Amino acid sequence: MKEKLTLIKVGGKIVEEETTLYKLLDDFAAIEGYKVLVHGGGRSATKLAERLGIESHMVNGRRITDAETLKVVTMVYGGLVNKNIVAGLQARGVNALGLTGADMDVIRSVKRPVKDIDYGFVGDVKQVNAMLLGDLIAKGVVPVMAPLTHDGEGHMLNTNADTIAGETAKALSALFDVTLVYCFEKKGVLRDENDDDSVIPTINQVEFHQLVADGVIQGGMIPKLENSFEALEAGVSEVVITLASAINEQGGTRIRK
Ligand SMILES: Nc1ncnc2c1ncn2[C@@H]1O[C@H](COP(=O)(O)OP(=O)(O)O)[C@@H](O)[C@H]1O
Ligand SMILES: CC(=O)N[C@@H](CCC(=O)OP(=O)(O)O)C(=O)O
Repeated sequence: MKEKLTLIKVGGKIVEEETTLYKLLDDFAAIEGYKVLVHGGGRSATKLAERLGIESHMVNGRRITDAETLKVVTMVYGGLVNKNIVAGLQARGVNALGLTGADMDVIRSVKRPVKDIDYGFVGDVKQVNAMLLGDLIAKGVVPVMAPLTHDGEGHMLNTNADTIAGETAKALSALFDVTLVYCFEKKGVLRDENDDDSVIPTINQVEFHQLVADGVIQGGMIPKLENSFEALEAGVSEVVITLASAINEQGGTRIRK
């Protein structure tokens, strides 16, 4: 039997506020057994870019990443956000190791081909080095992964954090019994985005397509759910979308095949 591993993905709204981030780190530190943290930071990158006079453009939940934007996201995700989280976890007795995809070649990607849209320096994940992560995890190291990958030819690439979480969960499912938890500022997938008590307890693929057609699920929630179904199909045991302050509780939305 494979051992359990919990992979938590935390989004930009939680990581940019000290109070919500620290609560998340407390809860993450309390998770028993093997674990991995994947963080976003989109909002922090947008704010710094603005201060530097660089406009941000998002298409289908993905950032159009030109050369200047790539510098900003590398500094923000690989630097400030990642290292603050690592230090915060070390202070809580968790032996965290901050990684971008370039570190130990942990996630290789290919620059997204230009079709209708040129996303610039955005990477589509080609390979996650599960063996390497598995060895670190078995030694008691807790990987903290930033949403950055590399192409193996010296270039960093920006990669959506939900995708990093989904792809890493998929790769680790060869070695562990993986639960993937997407946590953010709402109680789960909501029937009415303005009503926090309208959590949809479970969603399968048929229901998902209907909810998108009905306009209930929109924007950044669409790629989150697409990544969830892909992860389940690839052997991840469980996927949950829930409130960041409730990762150790039973609520939220459970995704079914
Ligand atoms: N039905 C829904 N329930 C909850 N959130 C939804 C729903 N439809 C769209 N959303 C939006 O999806 C967002 C989460 O996606 P995203 O911004 O990509 O999050 P993160 O930064 O955590 O990756 C929420 O902030 C919310 O505005
Ligand atoms: C290519 C792409 O879109 N990358 C994302 C990576 C950060 C991210 O996903 O952060 P959240 O989880 O906070 O949204 C971006 O730059 O916004």
